[in-house]
Amino acid sequence: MTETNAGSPHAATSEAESDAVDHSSSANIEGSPVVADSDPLLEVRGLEKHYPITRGFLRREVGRVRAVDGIDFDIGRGEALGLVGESGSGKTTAAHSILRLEEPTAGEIVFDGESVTDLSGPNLRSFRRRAQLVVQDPNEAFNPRLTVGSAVAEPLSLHGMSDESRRRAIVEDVLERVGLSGDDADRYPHEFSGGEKQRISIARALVCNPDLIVADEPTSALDARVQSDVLALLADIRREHDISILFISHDLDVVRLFCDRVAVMYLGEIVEQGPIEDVLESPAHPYTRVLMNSVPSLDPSDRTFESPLTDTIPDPGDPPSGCRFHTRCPELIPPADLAVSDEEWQTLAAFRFTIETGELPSAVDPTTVGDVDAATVREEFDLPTELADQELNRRIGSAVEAVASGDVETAGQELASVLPTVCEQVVPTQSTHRGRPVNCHRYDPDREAEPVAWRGAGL
Ligand SMILES: Nc1ncnc2c1ncn2[C@@H]1O[C@H](COP(=O)(O)OP(=O)(O)OP(=O)(O)O)[C@@H](O)[C@H]1O
Repeated sequence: MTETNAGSPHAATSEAESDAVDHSSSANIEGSPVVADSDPLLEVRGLEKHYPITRGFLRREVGRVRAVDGIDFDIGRGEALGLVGESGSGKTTAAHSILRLEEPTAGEIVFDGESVTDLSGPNLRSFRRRAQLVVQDPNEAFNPRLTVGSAVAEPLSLHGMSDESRRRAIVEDVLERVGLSGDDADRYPHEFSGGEKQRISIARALVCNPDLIVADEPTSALDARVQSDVLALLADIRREHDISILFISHDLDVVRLFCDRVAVMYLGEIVEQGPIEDVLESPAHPYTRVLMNSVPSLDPSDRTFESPLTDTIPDPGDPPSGCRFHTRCPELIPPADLAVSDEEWQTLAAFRFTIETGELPSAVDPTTVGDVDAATVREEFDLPTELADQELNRRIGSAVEAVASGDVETAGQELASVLPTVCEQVVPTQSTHRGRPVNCHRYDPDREAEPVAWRGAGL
């Protein structure tokens, strides 16, 4: 990357221009980013974004996709916060709602001490200048008919800079700062590789001297070598200009390299957040451990975490009751009076929630294989042949028979009544684990549930 614009040629002439071009004003070239928890740049409180599900000619609302369902977090000045979660957890919707690219359903967004929730007109434009988005696929970010220079200059024009030669000087400067050449301004997007196009996206975000960049999976469309170049560029820019970054990713490994803190999202909610090293060293929420399990390189002490009970992610239009992760949670809390081992409980719970998804493994799906017998069902789900509790044994047996006969609904009802869990009945309130907020019944002092999988793992 080239040197920064210390001594940049930009000298503002109007208020709008001053806002747009004073690239050196917040630079912190030597220092590392300062996290100012007491005076965050961005505060997000109770943010919700629901999409109506409509039916019929009159488009009557019959439900809502709860894409973001009441999330809270702060980003300090110069801080990078990672927002992680599987596909569909609501990360992009959260980002767009924060930037007011989509109207939030509820909640408050405070930026640099001012609420932006109700901003409009020039005030909204000013906020958008200070908070920029870099999207995942740089191919989608550019009009193929516009030169790179015009694309990068667009935000300057939008924010009131009319002097063409000044715009050109700024564009050339910012292109050099992202490792390209000033002459690249005259070329077209298709002349650049994916990594270069992402640099141009970053240049366009930088041109208005933002305080916050929301980077939505900025490297996941790029090949591995280019990914690390683009990450290094973002890290340099952040350090040199003390820019805060909301870094969205499904990849905890990338977040570890880049972020100070992380918030973990599942089905529209944040289940855990904290300093990145603490969360990775001692992940509190079972969902965080499941995510870590999918990234072997993240586990410095070779701990192995468990897999989810099922891979089926529930529909955010009909999220599970209680804790939303309960249908997949390998740490599901058993009823106090159930006389089974930890291992038996997990197997039974996996059986129950796989049946509830309605997606039977093909080996026991009568529509695929015809006749199925009870032994095949037990084998497929690794079910114990004999449980100590006779009544439990009988009822599991009848659920197995129901599955074998293709009556998944009856099997599901039987399993739900014999294998209840507090996790499906009660929404967990926020607890604290090692000073970090976490939403899981395991940490509720009233329940005194012992963690299972990570027991003895020193977490
Ligand atoms: N305009 C929309 N109308 C209805 N549902 C939507 C809309 N946009 C997103 N959703 C739904 O909201 C949920 C969250 O989507 P979102 O794209 O925010 O998740 P994500 O975590 O960013 O996923 P990905 O990593 O795949 O981008 C998904 O179930 C998605 O289908």
